[in-house]
Amino acid sequence: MADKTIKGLEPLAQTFEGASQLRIAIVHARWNDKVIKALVDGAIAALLKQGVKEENIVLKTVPGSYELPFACQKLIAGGKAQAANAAPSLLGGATANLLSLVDDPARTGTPGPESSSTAAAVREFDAVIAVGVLIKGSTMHFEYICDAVSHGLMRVQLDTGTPVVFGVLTALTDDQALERAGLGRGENKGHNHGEDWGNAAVELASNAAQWGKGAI
Ligand SMILES: Nc1c(NC[C@H](O)[C@H](O)[C@H](O)CO)[nH]c(=O)[nH]c1=O
Ligand SMILES: CC(=O)[C@@H](O)COP(=O)(O)O
Repeated sequence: MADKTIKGLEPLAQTFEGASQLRIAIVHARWNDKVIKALVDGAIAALLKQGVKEENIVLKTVPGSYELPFACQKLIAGGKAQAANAAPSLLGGATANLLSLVDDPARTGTPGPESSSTAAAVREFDAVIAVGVLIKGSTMHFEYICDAVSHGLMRVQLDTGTPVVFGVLTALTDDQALERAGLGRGENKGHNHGEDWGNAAVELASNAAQWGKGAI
């Protein structure tokens, strides 16, 4: 029988050797929080599975998706500033271990990424995952935010040279959103796209580091 669909992402067989050195930020909106939480947990699980260290995952929140591009831009700039301030000669370079300077007190229940008491790598972010859940309402608000956020996040990654993963669901119904977080209410729970975003962050961060220095 023919496959029901040809859609889907072909997973890479390869693992990324340098994953344990990567520093990844996840910035998530708090609108539609049930779905957000599942997506963020999925992204974190994938990062850990790829070998990213818990203490090198930074979690931040913003109110809504509209705030994501601005927050990503500021975090990327802040990460570069932290790395530059980490006095390379005394502390062993931009990957020196120092007490982490950032944390996310708003979030609980996720397996311990970066608290202020763990030693985390102070280096610029290798990738940022922007997570939001937009669900169509009755006005044009949805269309404006979807358009602004998608273009904004693309601009941030091209302007900064740091990969920004588009972890934003643009759903027409609650069920569409739930199914894309593995929380479907029907027989099919759906697939948690957060996992794909974690994997995309590691792939992009690893390849960008290599390609950027001419190792192609
Ligand atoms: N309706 C949704 C929003 N709306 C809020 C905006 O993103 C923004 O925070 C506000 O306009 C202030 O600038 N955000 C979502 O992430 N998801 C929604 O469904
Ligand atoms: C995504 C939105 O902007 C949204 O859910 C707003 O709903 P409404 O258009 O009914 O105000």
